[in-house]
Amino acid sequence: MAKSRALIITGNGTNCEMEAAYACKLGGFEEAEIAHISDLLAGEVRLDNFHFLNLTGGFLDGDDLGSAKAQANRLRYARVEGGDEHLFDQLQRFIADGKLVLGVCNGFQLLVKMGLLPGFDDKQQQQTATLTFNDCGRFQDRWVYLQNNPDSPAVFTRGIDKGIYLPIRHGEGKFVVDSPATLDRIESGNLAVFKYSDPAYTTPTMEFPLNPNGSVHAIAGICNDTGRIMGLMPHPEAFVHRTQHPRWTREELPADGDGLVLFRNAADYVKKHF
Ligand SMILES: NC(=O)CC[C@H](N)C(=O)O
Repeated sequence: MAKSRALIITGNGTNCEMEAAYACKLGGFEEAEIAHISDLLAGEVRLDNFHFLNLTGGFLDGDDLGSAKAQANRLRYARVEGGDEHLFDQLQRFIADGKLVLGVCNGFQLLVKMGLLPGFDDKQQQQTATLTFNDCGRFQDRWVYLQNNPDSPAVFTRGIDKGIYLPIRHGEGKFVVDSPATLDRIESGNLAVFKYSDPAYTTPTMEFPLNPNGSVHAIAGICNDTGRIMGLMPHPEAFVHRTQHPRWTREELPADGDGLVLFRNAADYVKKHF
């Protein structure tokens, strides 16, 4: 088997690449490389050499034009130097090869604005949803309870029982869709992987601050219908160890943080399939 290799894209305002790379290693990837977007556009780093693409959180292009919008256009339309290929061609090949993509926060916004999420029939390319300003009108920096959908096809969430607890930090986290039909397809395909919920993970909620942004159907994260592309607003890479929990000195907690399972599942999947 080839070495399991994760790629974390940085540049233009991302700020979670080191944590994401650390989470990939801790989850079991043999290599986790942080590469600048310019190196991909220069053709010096190629997606083909990796199995797991991480699009991390941050403030791409300063959130100008709406979070991640400029980078979405860059990734869709920019040509890789020294050839005929667009970066998006590489990305589509990466997806067609059965590899994994995880977008966290700004990375989730990027996947949605590129039209890769929600992804139906494995080939969705038109943007059918967005992540817009939180209903409360303010940046939210808090921890949230996420109810897991056990019937979702997401490869990242296998083995999660009722839900997980993760931090969020965003101003544009409200998930909205273009039509009731899109929402129907998300719900009927069990693509809404995580929903903001009560602390017991029993009921999705629209109530602030449990639902920090007013997302439709309390959606916090979705996947495509193969389960290999997933995006979520909360940060799994920011809770991989118990000492990252806000009450770790006062509560009995397991050694692993709730977010680690996503990276572990990704590493297991890659080791099994490549
Ligand atoms: N933490 C993040 O990735 C933030 C995403 C985006 N800049 C927002 O504020 O919504």
